[in-house]
Amino acid sequence: MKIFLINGGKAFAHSGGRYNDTLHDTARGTLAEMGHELKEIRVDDGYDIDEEVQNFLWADVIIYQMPGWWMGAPWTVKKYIDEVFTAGHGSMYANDGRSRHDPSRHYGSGGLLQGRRYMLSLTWNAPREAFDEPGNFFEGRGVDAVYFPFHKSQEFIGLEALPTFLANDVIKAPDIEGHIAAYREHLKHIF
Ligand SMILES: Cc1cc2nc3c(=O)[nH]c(=O)nc-3n(C[C@H](O)[C@H](O)[C@H](O)COP(=O)(O)OP(=O)(O)OC[C@H]3O[C@@H](n4cnc5c(N)ncnc54)[C@H](O)[C@@H]3O)c2cc1C
Repeated sequence: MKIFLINGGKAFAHSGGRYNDTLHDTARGTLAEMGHELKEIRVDDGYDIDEEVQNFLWADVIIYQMPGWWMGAPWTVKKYIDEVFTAGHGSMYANDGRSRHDPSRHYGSGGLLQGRRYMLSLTWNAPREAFDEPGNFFEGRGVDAVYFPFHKSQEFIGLEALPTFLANDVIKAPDIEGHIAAYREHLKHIF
């Protein structure tokens, strides 16, 4: 399988970017061992927008590794998506999906990457129960509800979600060895 690894780690304020670099390396190592063909990019190191469009067209699966910043993706990853997806008009998506002649064609159905998939691997300081426990911060809605607009941006270009990997408590109680082991299991289970 052709897998494109996007590392959205960045050193900023109290984030060092190292947890994300380490999980990105874990994905590279694990998936290479399994015989997958890989391409990768570290967003914060810079990129060529047209090459990134080609990477999306090349891949069967895209993996986003990124920290939770203010309840979602870091601005660097949002900027990357704004730039790359916009340049992908005509190759990654045709249009917004609607048709004057066919009212059954809904908004968001114009993606051209059908049959391909993506996965989120996320690091958060928030503990697991903040996402999953009713009455806690995210009202029991779970991590994928927190990333609803992000998921929709991927669906817009035709991609289908794979199960999300979430590393919690990465500042207050970092357990990098435990998260590496859990992420390897997650990847082996999915791929
Ligand atoms: C602007 C901003 C907004 C934020 N918003 C939120 C938010 O809304 N919700 C939330 O929960 N969190 C939030 N955070 C926290 C953020 O999610 C974490 O800082 C981030 O996930 C940590 O990832 P990192 O790669 O930067 O880790 P790092 O800062 O590099 O590492 C975290 C800890 O793990 C240790 N570590 C990392 N890698 C290794 C390794 N290989 N071996 C041994 N130890 C290691 C580091 O020494 C450090 O103690 C925010 C942070 C910022 C900067």
